[in-house]
Amino acid sequence: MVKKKAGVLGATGSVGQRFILLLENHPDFELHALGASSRSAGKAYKDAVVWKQTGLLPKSAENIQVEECKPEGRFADCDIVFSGLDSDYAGEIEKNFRDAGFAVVSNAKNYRREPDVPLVVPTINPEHLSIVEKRVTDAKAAGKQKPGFIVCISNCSTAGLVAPLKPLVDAFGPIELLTATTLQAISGAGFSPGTPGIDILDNVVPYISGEEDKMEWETKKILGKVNKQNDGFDLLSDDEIKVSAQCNRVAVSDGHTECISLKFAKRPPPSLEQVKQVLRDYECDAAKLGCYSAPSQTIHVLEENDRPQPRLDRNRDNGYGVSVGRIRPDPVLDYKMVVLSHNTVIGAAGSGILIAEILKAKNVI
Ligand SMILES: NC(=O)C1=CN([C@@H]2O[C@H](COP(=O)(O)OP(=O)(O)OC[C@H]3O[C@@H](n4cnc5c(N)ncnc54)[C@H](OP(=O)(O)O)[C@@H]3O)[C@@H](O)[C@H]2O)C=CC1
Ligand SMILES: N[C@@H](CC(=O)OP(=O)(O)O)C(=O)O
Repeated sequence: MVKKKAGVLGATGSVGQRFILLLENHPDFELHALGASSRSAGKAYKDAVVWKQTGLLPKSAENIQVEECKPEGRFADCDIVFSGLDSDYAGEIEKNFRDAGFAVVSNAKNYRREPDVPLVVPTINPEHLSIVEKRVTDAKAAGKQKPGFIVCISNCSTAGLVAPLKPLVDAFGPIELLTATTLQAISGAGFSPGTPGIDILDNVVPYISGEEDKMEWETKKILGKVNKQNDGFDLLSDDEIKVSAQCNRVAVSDGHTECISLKFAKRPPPSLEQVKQVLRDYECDAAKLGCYSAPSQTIHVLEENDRPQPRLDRNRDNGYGVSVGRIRPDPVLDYKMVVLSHNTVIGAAGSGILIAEILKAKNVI
């Protein structure tokens, strides 16, 4: 089978490097173009990047010449463009690619709140992709060129948060109240400049700019529904769910931990065993579609008292699975639990790849 050509914007960064690792030997996509700032453009990737992953830099990427982030050069041949761009620059660059007819899957925050841009965690709300599927199908039927589009991946902490929420809401109805306290890995802060060691060693930093607002807002879009016209989304209202997030940076390399408590609208609430069973039984649509990167177990329910832990549990299902442990009654709300998700896999680049696999399976790209 001919592989689709993939480009990576922001290829030298934390998310960009993860894209390159995940695209190595991928059955559907081959890495074709790499873009970064003018500081990196013109260099072979191995000379432009400061590689910080525990997996080795793939040989196939070493000598690709990094380009400026423009829809020309090697990017012109790409079927899909993944973006791990700094959000200060992502807005204009991603728009240029979309306007030039490219399918763009972005990790940046810039377009997440646009009414016609899907905000997708592929194991949780892939049905939100139907609005781009419709646009592409309508254009084909009218004999027009494929339109460009942007699909956004959620904030990395939001991705972990919504994983247990979606199956619970599907099974037991709305969650009225939700609190989340995060312990976020330093890879989430990116590499340019990144979190200085002196700030994080022997320390916890109780502030991550913009993060709490993103978790509180994005949850309402992801748990919302595609509208009747299939051209936008009906977000959950504040009356349907109240979310309160507190975000902290901790000295962990990869993997965001979140301590969450929730209250169902339904009275009496489901039993503890029902809650656990629904999480265990949840199978994502990407797995049903046979997507290569889909986790075999979307949510891993752990019973040990001291799990999940980032170092031990972040790579479950290659980082595409989310771990949920310590599920227990909450004396204030109904239940509390600890969620762990890999911030650069299911929280970023991995989600991008899985979204692309779904789009390919549905002939959108
Ligand atoms: N890290 C994470 O866990 C997550 C990150 N995100 C989002 O993904 C995006 C990337 O984050 P992250 O990888 O952490 O960031 P990094 O700081 O590690 O990487 C930023 C990338 O953007 C490139 N860049 C910077 N300036 C320009 C420019 N003027 N033109 C073109 N490219 C430029 C850099 O290239 P160069 O090396 O040449 O400077 C680099 O490749 C951000 O928008 C972030 O908010 C989303 C979810 C999770
Ligand atoms: N802010 C997240 C990573 C990130 O960049 O998120 P966003 O894509 O929403 O800006 C973290 O610090 O872990």
